[in-house]
Amino acid sequence: MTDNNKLSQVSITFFGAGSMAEAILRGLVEVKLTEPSKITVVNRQNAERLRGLSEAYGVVPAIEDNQKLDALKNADVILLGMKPKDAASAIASLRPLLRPEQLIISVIAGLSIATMHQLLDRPQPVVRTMPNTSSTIGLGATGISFSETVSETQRALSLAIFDAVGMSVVVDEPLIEAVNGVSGSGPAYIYFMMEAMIDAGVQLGLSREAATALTAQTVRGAGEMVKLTGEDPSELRRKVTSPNGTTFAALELMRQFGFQEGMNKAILRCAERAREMGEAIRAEASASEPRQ
Ligand SMILES: NC(=O)C1=CN([C@@H]2O[C@H](COP(=O)(O)OP(=O)(O)OC[C@H]3O[C@@H](n4cnc5c(N)ncnc54)[C@H](O)[C@@H]3O)[C@@H](O)[C@H]2O)C=CC1
Ligand SMILES: O=C(O)[C@@H]1CCC=N1
Repeated sequence: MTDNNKLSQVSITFFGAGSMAEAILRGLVEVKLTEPSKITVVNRQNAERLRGLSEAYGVVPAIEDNQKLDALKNADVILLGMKPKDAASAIASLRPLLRPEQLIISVIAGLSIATMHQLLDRPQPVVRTMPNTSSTIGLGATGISFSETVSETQRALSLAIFDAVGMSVVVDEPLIEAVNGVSGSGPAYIYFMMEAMIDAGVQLGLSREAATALTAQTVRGAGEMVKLTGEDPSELRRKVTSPNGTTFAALELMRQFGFQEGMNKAILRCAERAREMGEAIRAEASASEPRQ
């Protein structure tokens, strides 16, 4: 990697160019911290997808096999963006290509640093992250942890990438599953709640358009209230809830239907599922190791 590690000068290859990769690269391009010509996208097969990303954001598609190899060999940073089930074979395929100083950033749920090192057969600098799709609009929330081999410069670079598309929190690696439970999968919980709010609004007679606009602004406003006032959400909730009023009546029903317990169990299960998926990749890595 170059000495002068400004994000704009760093070449990044997205190895696996699906939804999460698009969220990050779109964010990076739109905040203008990275030249699109410094970003290359690689997929296993889907060339049409790569051409689409190139047309939309100006990034470079690597379609032929030699273009893919060059993109992976020459990048300062390789961002692993494939599904967990495809990770073991994809990472093992990097083994003969990598230079020791190339930085690997993974967004793959459950995949541990130790398994990445096992698959690469060397202690490559590896950053394990858990971002979310709100990176698309610069409002992502990402948990980040580093292997011991990541240099100070590479740490700063990784933080710059994720801070460019939102905010990031550095955590010890075992806590990445907790980040997965809270914010990695979190947008889906909020969308699920919003779907229910919109449907109820429509049931009560609002147009779907009005119900959607009111719901989106309510979620946005509530999030900003927590961030900008610094008040605890429970305190902010109390301020909405007049004694024996309308909110009180609604929250009573939510309690009866086990809302808090349901959310709690769901988030714990999400983190547990990440660990299960990570264990499946580790087992695949061990099974495919050459016998001594
Ligand atoms: N979607 C989300 O909200 C989040 C996803 N993640 C993680 O991001 C990763 C990707 O998820 P999505 O973007 O949703 O999946 P996706 O299915 O949209 O994208 C995966 C991409 O990887 C490509 N791919 C598969 N095998 C490959 C290989 N051997 N070489 C090169 N490319 C290959 C596929 O063609 C596809 O374009 C997953 O591991 C997931 O755990 C992490 C945080 C949030
Ligand atoms: O559902 C998943 O497995 C991925 C990881 C976090 C969000 N989506």
